[in-house]
Amino acid sequence: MVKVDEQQRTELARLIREIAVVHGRVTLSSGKEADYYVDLRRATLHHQAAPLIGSLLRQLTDDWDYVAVGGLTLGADPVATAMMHAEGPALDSFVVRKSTKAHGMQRLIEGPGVTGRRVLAVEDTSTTGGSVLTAVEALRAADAEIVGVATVVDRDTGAREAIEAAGLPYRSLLGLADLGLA
Ligand SMILES: O=P(O)(O)OC[C@H]1O[C@H](OP(=O)(O)OP(=O)(O)O)[C@H](O)[C@@H]1O
Ligand SMILES: O=C(O)c1cc(=O)[nH]c(=O)[nH]1
Repeated sequence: MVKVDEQQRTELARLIREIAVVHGRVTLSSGKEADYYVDLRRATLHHQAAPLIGSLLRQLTDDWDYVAVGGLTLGADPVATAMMHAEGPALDSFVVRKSTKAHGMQRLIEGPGVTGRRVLAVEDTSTTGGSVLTAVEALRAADAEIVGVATVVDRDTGAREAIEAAGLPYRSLLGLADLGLA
């Protein structure tokens, strides 16, 4: 079982509760409705929370061997950048676009390149897992070797099952109980 620094994890949970948990009726990316939203961008783009996210996700995936990290834009982007800048072995990042760029290099996956490389797919919040699985599909089409999926907050609404059904291991840093939402 991989261990992360509990003091850092507790501090991140406290910050996310304070700055990113929003109560109220909301429509989610999947079209489903919910009574709360974890607006993770408020944390992944926060000066104190972002370095914690980078460090903790590296710790959470310490036993996985990968050289690049990224996921579907926009939620995954600051997560991957935080990991790239966190202490540890050299790590590239990449961005999977929602559609191929129509001009320039016309790429779907931006960055130094993922073909034939071991990569980690990340996400800020996982609800159905649909977004990160879109990234997984693009990475597989590009012949990247995906070692697993990691997310900051898991809402416990089927993402794990969907990702594992796609043949990938899945880990999350924080769950609903950590955020006072269980
Ligand atoms: O597990 P899922 O059901 O896919 O839901 C989670 C996704 O929803 C949010 O992104 P959103 O679709 O709102 O788009 P954005 O990243 O462009 O803000 C979030 O950043 C995740 O990517
Ligand atoms: O499912 C989503 O769209 C979603 C849920 C959530 O809590 N946070 C988020 O950014 N997206």
